[in-house]
Amino acid sequence: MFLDRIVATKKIEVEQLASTFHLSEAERIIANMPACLGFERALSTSRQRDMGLIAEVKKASPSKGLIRPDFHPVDLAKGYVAAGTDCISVLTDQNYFQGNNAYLTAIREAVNVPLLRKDFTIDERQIYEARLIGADAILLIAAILTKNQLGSYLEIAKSIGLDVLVEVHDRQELETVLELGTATLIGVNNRNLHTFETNLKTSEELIELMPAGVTKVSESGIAGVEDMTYLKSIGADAMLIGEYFMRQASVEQAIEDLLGSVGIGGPRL
Ligand SMILES: O=P(O)(O)OC[C@@H](O)[C@@H](O)c1c[nH]c2ccccc12
Repeated sequence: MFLDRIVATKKIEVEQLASTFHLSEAERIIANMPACLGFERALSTSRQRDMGLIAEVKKASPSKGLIRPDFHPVDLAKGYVAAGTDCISVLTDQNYFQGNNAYLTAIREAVNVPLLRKDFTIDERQIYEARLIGADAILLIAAILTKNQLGSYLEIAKSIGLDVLVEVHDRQELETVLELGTATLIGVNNRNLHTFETNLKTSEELIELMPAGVTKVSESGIAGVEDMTYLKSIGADAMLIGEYFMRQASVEQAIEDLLGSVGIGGPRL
């Protein structure tokens, strides 16, 4: 499975990170940093729309290869914000997604919406790193973490002001996450990790099992107004879209079209 390969590579990266990382120094710097922007809050209560949007800055992926050859992360982020996205997700994994920590930091300096650091977190040092490079939230993928890791990483993230999007792919992962009782923002990845295919029914199946009070996000394979309308009908609070925007000449126009479509652009019910 491709996740195993990514995790193997990530372990090597984390060893490198470990050789330069000092917890006390990280904590000292973080203590002097401005507070994070509320990622989860931007997707729920303070919003004006009835469907939250996380727009992703994504150059390439293992399943699709190069998605956007003419890739200018800061321009893309500015376009997303101008068109009214609530939050931005930035891929920082280099090996498989051609992302970079520097993209996130540059975007942080250019825009004022909450940023998700999209990477494969398998070690607590990466959580501090995310905060240091300018993230407001991190992703924790249930498929690659034990229940104990999930619990303790959630706690660490919160202790340094980061929100956490916990990603699940199936019922079992969701049950584990719900048992922890501390995840308030949960994303369903519609991509099957074995076949790479996306199926929005995965969101339908899992969102139904989430209690009230959880902010429910649908991720991957969302490609237009019809998909968004369907996700709204099954109770999703927000959606995470990458490839669909990356393939449009103007991401700004694409978001405007999506958010301005009938019944979505209006006030939250
Ligand atoms: O490009 P898409 O199909 O719109 O998907 C975006 C996002 O959901 C996807 O990039 C993603 C979801 N979970 C991940 C975990 C790691 C890397 C990437 C992802």
